[in-house]
Amino acid sequence: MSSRLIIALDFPTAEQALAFVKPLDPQQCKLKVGFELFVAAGPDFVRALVQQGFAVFLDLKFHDIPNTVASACKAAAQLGVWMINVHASGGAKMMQAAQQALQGFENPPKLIAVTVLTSMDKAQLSGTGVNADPDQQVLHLARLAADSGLDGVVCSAQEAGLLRKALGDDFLLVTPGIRPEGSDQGDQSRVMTPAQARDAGVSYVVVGRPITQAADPLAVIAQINAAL
Ligand SMILES: O=c1ccn([C@@H]2O[C@H](COP(=O)(O)O)[C@@H](O)[C@H]2O)c(=O)[nH]1
Repeated sequence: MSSRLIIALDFPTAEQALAFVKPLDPQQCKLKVGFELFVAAGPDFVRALVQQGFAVFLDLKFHDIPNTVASACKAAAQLGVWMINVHASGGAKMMQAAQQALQGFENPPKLIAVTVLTSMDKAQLSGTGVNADPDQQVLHLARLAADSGLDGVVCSAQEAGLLRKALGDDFLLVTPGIRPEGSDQGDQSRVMTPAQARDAGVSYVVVGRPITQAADPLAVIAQINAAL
């Protein structure tokens, strides 16, 4: 069975990212390319990872008017990536346009929506003018994403149980904010360990710094895979 671990390749250069990826096996993990690396290394770097056999989550979190997001999703899909995402707070019309833009592809990427960033707690969410508890806002946005035809959402593992009950077993729950026991929480607020995330019913965990900044990344990858 392929791994449920997605490693966030948050590196400043293609060289550093490639050196990190070199000892990895596509059966061990999927890879996530976000803003930092995409801006530095570009689409050719993403194509190279795909050619090496990695399932790539292109985490560019599109958030714009429907026409612009739809066009961006098409361009992303042309890279042959496994998964792409948009912000659910862009609204139903934007998500529907994104979903429709992928319909012509033989093997379209999974399309998921970011709900409430895992770095945000109730106070930060309230600072944006949303006075709901994070889990209720995540549920609201996840329902909107499901009704718009998306494959799943980005949420924290803390909301996974609630979303599984509400949206069923097939809806993808992709969860950053994963911290193995004893690792630094950093800027993440809504966190869980890999084992807690598994028990909560997540589909995939996203892990960056606890792996990329570890003295022995391969050992941490093996521990997380064993916990999943
Ligand atoms: O709500 C979100 C959405 C995306 N992310 C991304 O996941 C990784 C997490 O990295 P860590 O180093 O394990 O904190 C990072 O690329 C974020 O951009 C997220 O954390 N939360």
